[in-house]
Amino acid sequence: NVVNGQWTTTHYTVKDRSTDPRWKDVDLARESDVYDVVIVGGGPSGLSAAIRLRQLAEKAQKELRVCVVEKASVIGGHTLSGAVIETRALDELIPNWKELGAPVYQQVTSESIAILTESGRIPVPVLPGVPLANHGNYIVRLGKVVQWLGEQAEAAGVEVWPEIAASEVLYNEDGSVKGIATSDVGIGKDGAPKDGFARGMEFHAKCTIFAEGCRGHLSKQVLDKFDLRTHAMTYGIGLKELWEIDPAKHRPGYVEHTMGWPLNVDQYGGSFLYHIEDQGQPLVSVGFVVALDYANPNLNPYKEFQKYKTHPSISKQLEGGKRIGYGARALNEGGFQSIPKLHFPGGCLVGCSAGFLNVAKLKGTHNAMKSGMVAAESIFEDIQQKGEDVQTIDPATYDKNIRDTYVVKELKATRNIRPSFNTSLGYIGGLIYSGIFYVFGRGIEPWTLGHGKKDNEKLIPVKDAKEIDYPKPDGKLTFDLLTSVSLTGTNHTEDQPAHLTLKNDQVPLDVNLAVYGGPEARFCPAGVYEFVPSEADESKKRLQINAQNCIHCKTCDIKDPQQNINWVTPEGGGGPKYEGM
Ligand SMILES: Cc1cc2nc3c(=O)[nH]c(=O)nc-3n(C[C@H](O)[C@H](O)[C@H](O)COP(=O)(O)OP(=O)(O)OC[C@H]3O[C@@H](n4cnc5c(N)ncnc54)[C@H](O)[C@@H]3O)c2cc1C
Ligand code: SF4
Repeated sequence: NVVNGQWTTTHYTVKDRSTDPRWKDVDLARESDVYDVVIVGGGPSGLSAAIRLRQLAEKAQKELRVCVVEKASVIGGHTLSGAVIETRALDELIPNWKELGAPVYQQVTSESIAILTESGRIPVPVLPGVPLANHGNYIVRLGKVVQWLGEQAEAAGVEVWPEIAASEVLYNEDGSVKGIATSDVGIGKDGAPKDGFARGMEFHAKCTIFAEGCRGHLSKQVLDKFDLRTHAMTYGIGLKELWEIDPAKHRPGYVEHTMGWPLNVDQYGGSFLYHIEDQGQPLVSVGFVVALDYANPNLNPYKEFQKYKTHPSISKQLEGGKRIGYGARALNEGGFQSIPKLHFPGGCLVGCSAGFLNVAKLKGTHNAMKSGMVAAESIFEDIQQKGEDVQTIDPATYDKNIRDTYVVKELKATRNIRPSFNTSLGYIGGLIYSGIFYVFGRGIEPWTLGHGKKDNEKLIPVKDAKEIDYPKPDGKLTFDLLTSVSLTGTNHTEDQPAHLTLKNDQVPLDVNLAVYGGPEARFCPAGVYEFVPSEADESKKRLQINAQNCIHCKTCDIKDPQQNINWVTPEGGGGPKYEGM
């Protein structure tokens, strides 16, 4: 694992420690605790599942031990979203959310959709019923809503554990999921145990709910283990900034979405811009989504976002303001055709771990919450039917029941919108298709379009790709990457093995750099991957992985051409410290 004199991958998931002499006398026994239900991930889906389980137990006057483990240092600290939300799932879960002080108060008051050209703007009518119509919805800071949901979960009797990363799936002898183990702490960068080494803990359960959000690390493993995938999932990367703008320009409740410039006609993506007043602060959430099925390895999603802000119709809203937040996160774009089988012996997938985001609406929160609730109802019913001593629940009714709810129905209706953008007509073809088949037919056409190859298989060699020109940041409206990353509050204990693991340490040089020009140095929104001159031979390069900067967006795990990068959980508490993103 030494490439040009440098250690790259030292993580024990790649370098087996059972044969490593440095680990010879280290006690790897783990303490364990037993729950009825363990939930991995304290986002909207996981917390909704937890709250619903405790509500049902309370109503039936039954004991039910439920815990949520969350890798962020505080609940909501890793949440990054738009967000305009539909409150339908929240209304069902906590009908008196207004009285309980949910941070959901900015109703949408006006909206626009437009196609951007380099200096112009072509309005698209916001007809009632089009997926991006937002009348009746709320603009929120989702991190704050998640924090509030965490408080509601605790009040309902859920054991909520932030700063705990679930790093391993545990299996029973019969192959069913037994629970999870949390990450070890006190391992050095070279992969050896340090003085303060402490083994993780095991959490056993009748049922483990995987609610890790898009491209969950453990969810990925159970999808493979139980062969749950259907059609390949396709993804996007969403980058976002939070601005405090000039009060004179602020239009609380205004929502806008754009397509087109600066992206090419054949590149799916677009922007969102939401004006929200939060405790008197005139805020704007502005963000840009780039589909990860792009072909040109020179494309840089971060720089596309910065360029977008220079459009006259966008810059005029932000100029004179101050940027106060930055972050990025992958999102699911696969929709209906990519929904996997959702249950297996000992567990299930909910929320964006299952791919329930509706990309045509750019909304996943209501579906994430609802899927968590439906899973909870199925699990509780199973425990009641099989008796409290049951060892393992396989919540098959969840899979069946969710398909009768609005979650799957709305994904089905919009299923062809995203793939209709994949023809050579790009977004023009997509808009025509959506106009004919969605606006007038609501997806009743009998066919279902596919997404084609996986996102990582779509890059073309850099020698065949066009260069893309990006403007230099001005430090006022557009910023360099490291200044942006400094706003995320990201930190990881530096002396730990990189959690961006490489299956083969040579692939970044031999394939990624040689064939694709090193796309990871462009698609990572946090500057984690850098090709730097090798100390051993300055005429050569080596890959430097600045793992401490990672903001857990998961893009590298998705887009790396040979799937050589495997994102694994770092020590709990590491990663961004988003405030209300
Ligand atoms: C840029 C962007 C804009 C969006 N805009 C909107 C919008 O306007 N409206 C809308 O409704 N939706 C929007 N979404 C989608 C919405 O944010 C998601 O659908 C929603 O957050 C999904 O909830 P979830 O609970 O499934 O996953 P997440 O919100 O991703 O939560 C998962 C949680 O699990 C934790 N976790 C993951 N793995 C582990 C582990 N192994 N151990 C411990 N903890 C773990 C994570 O830290 C995280 O807190 C947007 C998404 C993005 C990226
Ligand atoms: S290293 Fe990967 S997961 Fe981390 S910020 Fe970069 S692309 Fe995202």
